[in-house]
Amino acid sequence: MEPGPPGGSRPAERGPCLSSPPGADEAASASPLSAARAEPGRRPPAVAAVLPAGGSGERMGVPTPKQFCPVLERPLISYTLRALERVCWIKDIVVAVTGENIEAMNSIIQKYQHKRISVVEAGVTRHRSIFNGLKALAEDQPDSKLCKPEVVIIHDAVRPFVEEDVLLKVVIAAKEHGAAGAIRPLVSTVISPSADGCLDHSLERARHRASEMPQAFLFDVIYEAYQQCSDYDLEFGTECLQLALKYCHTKAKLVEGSPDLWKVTYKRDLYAAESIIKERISQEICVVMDSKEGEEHIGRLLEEVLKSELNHVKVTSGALCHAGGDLQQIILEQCYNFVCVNVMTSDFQETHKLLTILEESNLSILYPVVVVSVHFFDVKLVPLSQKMENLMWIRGFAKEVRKRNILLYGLLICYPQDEQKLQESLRQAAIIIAALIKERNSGIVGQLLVA
Ligand SMILES: Nc1ccn([C@@H]2O[C@H](COP(=O)(O)OP(=O)(O)OP(=O)(O)O)[C@@H](O)[C@H]2O)c(=O)n1
Ligand SMILES: O=P(O)(O)OC[C@@H](O)[C@@H](O)[C@@H](O)CO
Repeated sequence: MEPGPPGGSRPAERGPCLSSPPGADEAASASPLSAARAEPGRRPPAVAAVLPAGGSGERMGVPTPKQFCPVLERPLISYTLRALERVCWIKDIVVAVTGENIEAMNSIIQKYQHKRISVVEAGVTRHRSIFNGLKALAEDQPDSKLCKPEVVIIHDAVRPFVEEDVLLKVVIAAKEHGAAGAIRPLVSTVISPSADGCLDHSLERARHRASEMPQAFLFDVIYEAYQQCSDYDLEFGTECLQLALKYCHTKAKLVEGSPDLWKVTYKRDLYAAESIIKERISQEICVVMDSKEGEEHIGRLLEEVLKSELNHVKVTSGALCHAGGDLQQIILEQCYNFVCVNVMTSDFQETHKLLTILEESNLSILYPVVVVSVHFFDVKLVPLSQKMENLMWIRGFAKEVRKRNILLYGLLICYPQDEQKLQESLRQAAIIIAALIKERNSGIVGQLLVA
């Protein structure tokens, strides 16, 4: 139980509170949201989300509030917005930011093409920020373009790794129980210190859980709770589920969440978030075949070696010919790593064509796209001066496309070689390509590496 106001008293009741969520009985038979959508005539609940993003991030220890700190050169909050936007049944997303950050927030929405986002002013505490978000959704706000949802999700803006399944679980549970929240096993044991700073008692870890986000509520339940909330709770409270219990006698359903629901709080969490994002966008490579007659087989060889060397990575291939038709599909499927194969040519036409397609696709708005321009060249035919010229070209071009968040690297592979030597070169190339994709090191773009 959250501590009551010290010596204070609970404010006079401001009207009856819901003793049980509305329609709890028929809600009990509520089928999953997605199924409800499928059942003819059944109305899935209108769902909105409130993202408190008005904190200062003191524990992060940097001047920029952590929700705006860059991860792979993109603000952390943009990843959370993207995660919620991907869920088509969340109709409105309300973000609460401080007045001084409203302009920055609107710029992020515009730059990363976020949709269905409304921005409200945050409060001086997280609960007050959430309350401001709820007020924006309540119908009793003049000229609001938002409509009151049946269920509202509350999710910290600094928890970027939220998936649709846990959102669906808490929404369905909230529709049935009035409130629901994600929980995780405790990692450390919780202890209660005595006044003299010694151990008073410890809680049995197995019988307790950590309260995480997302949480979801019948809108009327949580809005009523915030309206009845004491100033003490608004000032010092940290748990929305507790407000629903304390002021609306609504016992939240607890939903087991995944390990990725953690909140970015300290600087180490930013590094962890970057590693997770890099890992997720490195799961697929597209080998773009040389479209010249008779040269495709070498691209196939490289594709096979990549598949065998990088067994956790999905390797697909596409051809640039037919105006990149099959490539468009791969880009649409959000592949962020391309290996462009050029055989016995020192020009970069194929790579140039690929980069143009990528730039036109806007694929790199959200995540850095890696392009490795691989050149199989005959060391006896290509003089050093030519290789230096290539190096200058790729450096210049890499600098250009870097502005579009495309990281271009060059890789030279001697060719032809006897079968064994070629296989070894291809294996080395696969290792180099994997490292470039995993690290996405913008410091070495434009370099010509040799396998
Ligand atoms: N007045 C506040 C304080 C916090 N939050 C938001 O609530 C979420 C979780 O809070 P927390 O992790 O504590 O963020 P900060 O308060 O920024 O962190 P710190 O306590 O380290 O300052 C964050 O998205 C934060 O932006 C908010 O909307 N309004
Ligand atoms: O206390 P903080 O503001 O860091 O975190 C706020 C919430 O995320 C935290 O209280 C969760 O346990 C969910 O209630």
